[in-house]
Amino acid sequence: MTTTGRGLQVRGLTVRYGRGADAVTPLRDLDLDVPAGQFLCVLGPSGQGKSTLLRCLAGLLRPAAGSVLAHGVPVTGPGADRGMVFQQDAIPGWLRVADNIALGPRGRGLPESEWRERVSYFTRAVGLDGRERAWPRELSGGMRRRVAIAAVFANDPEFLLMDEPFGSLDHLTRAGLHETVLRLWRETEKTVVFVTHDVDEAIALGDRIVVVAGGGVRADVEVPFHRPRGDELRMDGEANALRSALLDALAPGTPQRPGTPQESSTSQRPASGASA
Ligand SMILES: Nc1ncnc2c1ncn2[C@@H]1O[C@H](COP(=O)(O)OP(=O)(O)OP(=O)(O)O)[C@@H](O)[C@H]1O
Repeated sequence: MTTTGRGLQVRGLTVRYGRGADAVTPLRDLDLDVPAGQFLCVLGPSGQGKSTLLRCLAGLLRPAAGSVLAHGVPVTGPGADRGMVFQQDAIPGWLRVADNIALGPRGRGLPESEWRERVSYFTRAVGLDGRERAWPRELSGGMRRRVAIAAVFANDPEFLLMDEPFGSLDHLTRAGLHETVLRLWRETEKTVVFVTHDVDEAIALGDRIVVVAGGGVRADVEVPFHRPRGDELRMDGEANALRSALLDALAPGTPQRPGTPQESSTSQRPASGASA
């Protein structure tokens, strides 16, 4: 894939929190290209700057040095072209499901017929039809995540920035949400940056996985498996090798790139098929 102006470009990104002896610099001179349409997973140990990177992409945080370009335009603050889904249940509890999903498109001034159509489409797409008038408190944690997913897609951003959105959910609920997000991503052709600390979640979802640690990109690999990537991937030799290499890259003290866990693969193969 080419990166000429499309997608996200991060150049020399340095972020510092605090001053003097208390200063923390989670990101130092980080470079990253995310081609348009890619599903990128950002993996990393706790406290190594994954959320910090995402906040810079969202324009919520001003770096000490470096830049972020979105489709070639410098990011200087939040924008409608970038939608975020946070770790926490961030949907407004005082709005019913449909009003939550309508919030973005209505706020952008879309004609009523259009935003209503969007609400109806994305409510169905995440499996919440029939629950349009429910309050968030009446929903399960997984359903509230579905509202957040529908709301961000309904707002039609170019880039979806997701910060461990399914971290608190059980395996089956998570798998269902993975399927939903991947389907919507395919339909809408968005660019996704998905932060997780879970290697299996990254392998299940990503076209590509970068490991962020030690201030920069410690590893950068393409995931060579066709979707859907079901539980059978857990038994797959190539997937296990990728999993081990990523776990090694997550371990403290692993050197920065070069030395990616595995050569990038350009051809995809079925998740469940044995290697020829
Ligand atoms: N607002 C802040 N003020 C001061 N330090 C911060 C702030 N936000 C993050 N940090 C520090 O920056 C470092 C990176 O934090 P960040 O949240 O980006 O890590 P992370 O990889 O997303 O972690 P986790 O997986 O635990 O969510 C940590 O040392 C954290 O304590």
